[in-house]
Amino acid sequence: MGPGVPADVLTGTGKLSVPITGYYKRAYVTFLAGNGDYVKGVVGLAKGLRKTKSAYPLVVAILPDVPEEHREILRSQGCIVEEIEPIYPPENQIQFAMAYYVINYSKLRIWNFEEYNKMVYLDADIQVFENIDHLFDMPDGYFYAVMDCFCEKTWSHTPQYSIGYCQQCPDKVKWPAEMGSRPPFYFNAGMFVYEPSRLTYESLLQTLRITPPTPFAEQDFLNMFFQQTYKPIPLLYNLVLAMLWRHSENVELEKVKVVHYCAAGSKPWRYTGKEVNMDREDIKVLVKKWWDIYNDESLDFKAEEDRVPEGETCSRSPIIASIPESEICYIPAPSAA
Ligand SMILES: O=c1ccn([C@@H]2O[C@H](COP(=O)(O)OP(=O)(O)O)[C@@H](O)[C@H]2O)c(=O)[nH]1
Ligand SMILES: OC[C@H]1O[C@H](O[C@@H]2[C@@H](O)[C@H](O)[C@@H](O)[C@H](O)[C@@H]2O)[C@H](O)[C@@H](O)[C@H]1O
Ligand SMILES: [Mn+2]
Repeated sequence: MGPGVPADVLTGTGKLSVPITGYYKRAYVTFLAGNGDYVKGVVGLAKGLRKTKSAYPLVVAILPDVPEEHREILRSQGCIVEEIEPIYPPENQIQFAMAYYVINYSKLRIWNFEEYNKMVYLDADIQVFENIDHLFDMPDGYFYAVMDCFCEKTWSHTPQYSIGYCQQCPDKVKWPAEMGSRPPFYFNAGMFVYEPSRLTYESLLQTLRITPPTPFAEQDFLNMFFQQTYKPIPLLYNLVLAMLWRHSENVELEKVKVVHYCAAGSKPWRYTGKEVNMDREDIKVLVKKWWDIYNDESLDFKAEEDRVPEGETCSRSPIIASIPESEICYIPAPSAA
């Protein structure tokens, strides 16, 4: 008998007698809009996850404007392509978000992927260089993400930028008491661990309808919405490149598992090395690492070898996991119909 398994769930033959309902469906998910070159980012991400031997598939939430040719490329790389409808913020206020980011409100559709219990969202300009499947095992009920940095010019609209305050080094320039309480921890929305849920999805959309857009669009919105359940995780899970020149004391590059190519000029598939900071040796190394994976044909999806067998995108609930495989007889749960 497996350790800790209640005696009554095992038949006389020591086989499990109840349908296994404690399955946890898990997947990575990214977002793709337009007919431009971000599709290369998704292909790179799919190959990076394969190289790190992730046990879970990559779902790609695509807007209707993604061309069939790009959808086919993604399917040929083993991605699960899911078309979503765009989400636009309140019509008369759209100008308050940086135009480039308005399409990112559509990311909110990924809360509606209820066929999954837990998902790890990754921007298409992210690469995973070491296995991060363990993130799926973190306790439910929280929103996990890496803290952002306020030092880039993209933050010049904020009070923290104007006084030189950054959460990455809160003691360097202290938050002045006269400006009220210190801003709550703020995460970069290029990577996060979350639990899809219809209830949360509906609440997100209802709240969005009454929330004026702000410069960082859905990132600002998600930070406000999940403020009470947000738990910071180490920056090795989402290295925002600006950290290399803004807070190098916080970065141990050899330990970084996930790199986020979000600094201006750092998108590997568009890299010229001409923008500010793009001629740094560490940036050149990270861009080459991305290309090495993208160009590695051995990492291309091979239908037979790489298909994640049905049910394998689940991980068994802890109690089930404690029963040796040989002692489990899987019986189909009664159909919901
Ligand atoms: O033309 C675009 C722009 C953005 N994106 C998606 O939206 C995410 C957020 O945009 P981006 O990463 O460029 O923002 P940054 O993190 O650099 O601020 C991208 O990673 C993609 O997943 C896309 O698919 N097509
Ligand atoms: O739509 C708002 C965007 O916000 C974030 O962009 C970054 C980027 O703009 C950097 O240039 C900033 O310096 C950084 O702080 C900021 O978070 C996410 O990475 C992206 O996925 C998206 O959610
Ligand atoms: Mn990004």
